[in-house]
Amino acid sequence: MPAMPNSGGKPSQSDHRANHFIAWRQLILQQRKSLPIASVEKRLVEEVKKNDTLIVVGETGSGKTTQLPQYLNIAGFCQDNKIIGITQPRRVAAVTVAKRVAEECNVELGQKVGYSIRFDDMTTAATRIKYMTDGLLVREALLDPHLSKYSIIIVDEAHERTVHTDVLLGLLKNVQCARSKISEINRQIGKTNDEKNFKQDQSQGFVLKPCQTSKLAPLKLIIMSASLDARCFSEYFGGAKAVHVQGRQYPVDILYTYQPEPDYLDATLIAIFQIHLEEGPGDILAFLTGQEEIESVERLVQERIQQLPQENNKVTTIPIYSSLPSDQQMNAFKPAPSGFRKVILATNIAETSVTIPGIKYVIDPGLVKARSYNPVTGMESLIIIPTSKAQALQRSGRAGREGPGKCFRLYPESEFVKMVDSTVPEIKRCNLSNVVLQLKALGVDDIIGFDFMEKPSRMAIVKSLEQLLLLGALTDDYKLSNPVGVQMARLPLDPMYSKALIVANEFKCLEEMLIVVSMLSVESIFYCPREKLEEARAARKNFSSSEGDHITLVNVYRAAADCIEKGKNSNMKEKTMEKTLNKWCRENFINYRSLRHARDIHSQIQGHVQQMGLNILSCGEDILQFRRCLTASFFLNAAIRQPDGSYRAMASGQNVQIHPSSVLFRTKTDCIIFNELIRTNQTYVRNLTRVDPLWLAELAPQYYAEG
Ligand SMILES: Nc1ncnc2c1ncn2[C@@H]1O[C@H](COP(=O)(O)OP(=O)(O)OP(=O)(O)O)[C@@H](O)[C@H]1O
Repeated sequence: MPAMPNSGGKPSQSDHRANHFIAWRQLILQQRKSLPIASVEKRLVEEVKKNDTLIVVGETGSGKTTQLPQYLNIAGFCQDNKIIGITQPRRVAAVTVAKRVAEECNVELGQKVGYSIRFDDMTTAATRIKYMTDGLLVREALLDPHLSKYSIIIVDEAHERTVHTDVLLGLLKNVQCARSKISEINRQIGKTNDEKNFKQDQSQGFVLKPCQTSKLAPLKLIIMSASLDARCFSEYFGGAKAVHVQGRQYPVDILYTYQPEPDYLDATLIAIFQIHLEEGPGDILAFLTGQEEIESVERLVQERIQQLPQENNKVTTIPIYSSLPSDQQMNAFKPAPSGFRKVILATNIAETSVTIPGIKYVIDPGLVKARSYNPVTGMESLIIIPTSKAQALQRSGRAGREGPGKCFRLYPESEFVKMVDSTVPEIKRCNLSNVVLQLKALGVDDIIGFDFMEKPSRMAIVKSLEQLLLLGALTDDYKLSNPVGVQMARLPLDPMYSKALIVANEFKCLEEMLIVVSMLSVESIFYCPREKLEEARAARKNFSSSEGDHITLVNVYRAAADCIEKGKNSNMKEKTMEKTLNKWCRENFINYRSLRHARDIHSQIQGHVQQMGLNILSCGEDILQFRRCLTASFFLNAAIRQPDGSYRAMASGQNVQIHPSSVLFRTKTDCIIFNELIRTNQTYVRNLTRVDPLWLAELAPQYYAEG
């Protein structure tokens, strides 16, 4: 507790601080009380008490995510050291909401209120309200199948229907059912014991001890969103009750364009400057589809700001996308420097749950990059598609959280009317290998019979089972193999990458594969501005390997590591070293943010493989050995050159071209292994290495020998 103001005399500095603190606490209290959800606190708590599963629908910003867990905590749902868990589809939401709630509760983050996301756990034994990603809770279920620490699980933003949300919903349904049965059995045993004790008590006269009944209470589930089709969730949960929280905190004006915009990037740019020059104060949040787009718009905004007169050029741009390191993502949540307008360029990472302080204007071009999967070819790719109505609603909901806001939709209203209500669940449009592997590790053997809210196609499930079988993660009778399958399930990576690390251990080139997997896990390591194309190409030549992109990536990573090593040897401070690395990246046309992220991922996966007892050895100059290892790992992604110069992907039979960004573009090589498929007007492959076609049958006989 801060010191109270002293009586009489001039107020001291600590008095000022105390007054400031008290005013700030009062403000937070007032804000909380004014949220629409506050008026239905009692009713919500009663409904949770009465129902095992509850669906809560309420406008964006009405207070669901931040308030409901606090109400339930006060109502006693954390007794016996139980935890209220709230899942979010995205890491950034889990972190920022936990910070806010800790602030509201006036506790240190990680104590009563905490968060847990992959590779970052901010909880302690004292944590009672825990925000986390849905994927993390699925992983927790591997270790604690009954999720016994939790009294309530709230699945927030369920409308997003990410793969993890859908797997989690099925899993939670099973856990809820199992816990209800256990608690019923415990209750029965308890009753019998009570009767026995009572009889003994009467006959022998000793004191009745309270018997320990139902330690594992039934699990309460709450499914929550602003834009849920409550009916379908209710049906899935056996007619669960739905509660609607009415009202929103501040109005948001929605504005549409008269005509469709032919170039949405240009339209976004125009909208940013129009708002900046014509609207009142307030920060801007613009939604784009990916890192490359964000970076190019960021450059253009910065260029145009330079051309504005001095009184108008106080604009700062901040990018936020999922592969940006967490500390850099948090920059979006910091206030702009005094007198500056903040322009945040975001992917749909900032679409749900988050409150970004200062945002008054939202620009929504109405597009999103989404996964798309073709179960016939087994190929997954990313495509840009129109958002759903639910997404448009969420985006506009990012304004109007601290005051009235405006949302500029860069499409006509007639387009909005045509949008689908909600996005096709991701589980229906992605490769399911990871889902299947996780479910197998959770002991779910019958994947086709698993109670998904919406079943993925049988073909997609069968294809994933086949793929896992070929990767050696499953035995011939489709059980998780040991140790390979078990190890693969433990690694937080795509199964093909997990397997590559295990294979590389055998080929004694795990050091190189660890680098490759980390570099492939981030978007665009190379940075190629249009106006400096030649310079960028020349710089890339310093790292290029004639064998392909994988070794080129290893060369980049090692050159950056050398630069850091030199800094360390000359006793550079952390900050100076980062600056030096940033400069090195600029000189070499390497994307600094991506490289930093790759280095983070590298150190995290390194920890995992060390724990698994794998040996991080290097193949040194023996590049042939490494190429053979790539073949043994990514044999499902092999392509053979055709007489017309194109390539035929072996697994899918698809015709593909080498992407112009590859070091092997325009070279003639008989056979390649690739890691990425890109669909634009053509189908391209990216991140490839040349291999000997004879290695396929030798190193992947399970797939190629008989053909
Ligand atoms: N970090 C923050 N800083 C300032 N205000 C915040 C912050 N987080 C939340 N708030 C305030 O609390 C309100 C409720 O936020 P909350 O996330 O609980 O709403 P919600 O109903 O879950 O919204 P959504 O459906 O958009 O996730 C916000 O509108 C905002 O006024």
